[in-house]
Amino acid sequence: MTVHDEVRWWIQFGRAFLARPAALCFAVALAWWFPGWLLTTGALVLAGAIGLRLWARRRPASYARFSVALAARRKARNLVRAWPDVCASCGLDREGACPTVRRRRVRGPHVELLVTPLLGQTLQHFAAVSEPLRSGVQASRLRLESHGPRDVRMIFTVVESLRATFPSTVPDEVTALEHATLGRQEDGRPWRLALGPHTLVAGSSGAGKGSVFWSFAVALAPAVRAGSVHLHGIDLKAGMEVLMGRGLFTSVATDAVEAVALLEDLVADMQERARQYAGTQRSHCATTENPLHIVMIDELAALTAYNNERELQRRAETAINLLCSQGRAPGFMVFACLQDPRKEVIPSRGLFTQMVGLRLKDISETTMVLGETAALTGAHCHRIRRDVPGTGYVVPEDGGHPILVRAGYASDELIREVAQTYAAPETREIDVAAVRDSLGPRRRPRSREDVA
Ligand SMILES: Nc1ncnc2c1ncn2[C@@H]1O[C@H](COP(=O)(O)OP(=O)(O)OP(=O)(O)O)[C@@H](O)[C@H]1O
Repeated sequence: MTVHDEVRWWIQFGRAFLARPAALCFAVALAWWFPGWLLTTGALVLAGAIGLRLWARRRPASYARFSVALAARRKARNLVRAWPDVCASCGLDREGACPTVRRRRVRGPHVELLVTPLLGQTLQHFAAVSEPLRSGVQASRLRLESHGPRDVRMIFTVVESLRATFPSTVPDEVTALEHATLGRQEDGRPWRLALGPHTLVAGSSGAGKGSVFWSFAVALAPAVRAGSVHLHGIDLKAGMEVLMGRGLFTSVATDAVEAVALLEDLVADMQERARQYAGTQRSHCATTENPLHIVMIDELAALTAYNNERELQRRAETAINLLCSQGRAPGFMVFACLQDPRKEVIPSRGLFTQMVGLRLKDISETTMVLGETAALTGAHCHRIRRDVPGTGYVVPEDGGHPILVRAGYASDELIREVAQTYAAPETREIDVAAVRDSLGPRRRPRSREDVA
């Protein structure tokens, strides 16, 4: 945390304290009753502030949950107070009566109102004025659902809980390889990405794909060092991104020939393992003898669409399709980042079963990545602001409503340090000879040795 962040935190804390009448009354009461009031009050305020600060530093996730819940409760009270005026300004009132708030519930950064509409009003009446309703109560998002035959449930997001940057973290030990913790959800809980499903991270330039990529690698660092996870990096920008944390990767491909050789090698390994498992085992459990192989691709389109050597493009695509369609059971996973999610750029988009939608250009891109239902039920990737990179939407595994998440920030220093401390125990050379020979001399791209 920089000095600037620190000062800003104390200013915010001071403002929050002064804005709470209960806290002020408490301080005044103490000052009134206790002898030596100045000292006592000062000491208590200081102790409280230090306690909060320590809590925020030591347990940032639980502190974030607490402060979000506190802010949401305050906003919920204001929201209910302002409800009749908001209804009137949105045309939802009639003869002085407005839809009745039957229940108010605060859940993380959301305030949920269960409302009984006036006779003749339906969910559509509320949907038609959802934007004025949202801005009227100063919420950043509003989701509407019908509840029973008549009532409407309104879920307002009243606190922007993911604005502050936080670092990516390495888990203390090798955990069960079911999830990787990449950052936080907007309710303050950890954002866990399932291991197994093939993952596609889509986001415009500067959306923060790098932080999702590295938070994922960093979250697996202890398993990499233990040898139960092998990461294979593909970065056709000459390795600019992946080579920063070279130590974490068992193999790294930085040009198209290497990428195809690596992918085809992994397909062969996958098929060999599937043959071994045939008739005896239907799912994979990662061990050092049989590690989970994860192919991490920095920009998928560079491999499948922007390559001017068609044969390499076709072979890369075939290998990725094979890994995505058959890899899960024998323990092979693809984790790819992508700027442009159109079908002509990534024809096999449907084979990726876990999507992360960061900031995207428009609603059509959001629909391409997360699906129409998610776009209609609150995944607004196209509305994510530029100043919160690493923020995006995911659809939970159980298929519930989309959740806003933010990845931790992995600085260059952190990546280098983690790559050094948790280096993979073995590396694998990529044998490009077969791929180069199969291309023939005319179509063979120049290798680095040729260039030299
Ligand atoms: N989670 C994060 N928290 C804070 N800052 C972040 C986070 N993720 C990324 N950034 C910052 O945002 C900027 C853009 O991030 P990044 O390079 O990862 O985007 P990108 O989607 O990979 O862009 P491109 O596709 O152009 O490479 C960088 O300056 C980075 O430091």
